[in-house]
Amino acid sequence: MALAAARRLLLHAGSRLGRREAVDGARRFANKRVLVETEGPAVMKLRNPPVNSLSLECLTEFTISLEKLENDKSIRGVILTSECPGIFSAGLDLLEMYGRNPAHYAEYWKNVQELWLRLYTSNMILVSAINGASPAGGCLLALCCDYRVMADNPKYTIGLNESLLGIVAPFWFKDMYVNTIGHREAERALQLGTLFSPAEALKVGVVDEVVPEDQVHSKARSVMTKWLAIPDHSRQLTKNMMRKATADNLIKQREADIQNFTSFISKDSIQKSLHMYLEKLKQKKG
Ligand SMILES: CCCCCCCCCC/C=C/CC(=O)SCCNC(=O)CCNC(=O)[C@H](O)C(C)(C)COP(=O)(O)OP(=O)(O)OC[C@H]1O[C@@H](n2cnc3c(N)ncnc32)[C@H](O)[C@@H]1OP(=O)(O)O
Repeated sequence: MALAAARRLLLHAGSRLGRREAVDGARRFANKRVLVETEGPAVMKLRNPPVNSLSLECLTEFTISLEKLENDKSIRGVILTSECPGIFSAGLDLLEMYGRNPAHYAEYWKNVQELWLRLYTSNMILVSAINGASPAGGCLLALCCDYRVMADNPKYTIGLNESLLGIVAPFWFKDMYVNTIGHREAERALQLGTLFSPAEALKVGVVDEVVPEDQVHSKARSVMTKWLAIPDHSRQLTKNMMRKATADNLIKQREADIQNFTSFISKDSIQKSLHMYLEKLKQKKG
């Protein structure tokens, strides 16, 4: 209920902002954590500092922004990137999965599923300009895209590292990984929780291209231009043919997946693992 109300408020605020900024001549709209520019190729920038973690609020704003773009028939493609220096996205917000109650976990997971389904099955062309670290849910966002360009900086890593946290990537994360890099590579990378450097990610196929850091955005734009030259109807039908079975696999068991997540994440042993991981992140500083 609370989330539905927040969603209505955000949609309302979003459209107000959209109108005001359009009058200023800059075609863009923004929520607090997501900025969307629609001048030229549309660009969606995550800005949830310090690490673009996907909190419930951030997920909601992201989903709403995507919905607005999908509803604008003049927009055929979106570049997904980050405004936080050195970070694409740190993935799901660990604080949404730690020390909360089952109802919260269920609500959070429903929103994770919702964003994934929208992104993965989007009719728009999605290109990610990966300009920073992209572990776990950050990698998931990138994997939803039709093409991934990553900055050539060995400090940035990408991959589904869930097993390093003592948690398990859900079957639909796994399915998408398999679709992208093949069964053997996915099996190994998932068990080891591998975080790939840009060069390794390119080699294994997690990303499609690695370019110097200052060229990530221009490359993403030129990729978008190429993809925009393809007729929408044939490209969309082809995308749907490639992705539908994977999305349907989750759609037919959404409720069971929410139940699985809620009972898994509520376990004492899993909460303990998350606690240790969060402590490790804190100690990194000291
Ligand atoms: C068999 C049954 C199966 C059932 C299904 C169960 C399914 C469960 C699966 C759940 C899926 C989860 C997917 C995820 O996405 S989990 C999140 C994984 N993310 C990570 O591991 C990233 C962790 N973060 C980092 O590695 C680094 O922070 C960074 C992104 C490389 C950036 O490093 P940097 O040095 O710049 O910054 P700091 O590390 O100092 O971080 C700054 C502060 O941000 C906090 N932080 C970092 N990441 C997160 C996060 N993901 N969520 C929340 N908060 C985060 C960090 O603690 C610092 O906070 P502080 O300033 O308060 O200390």
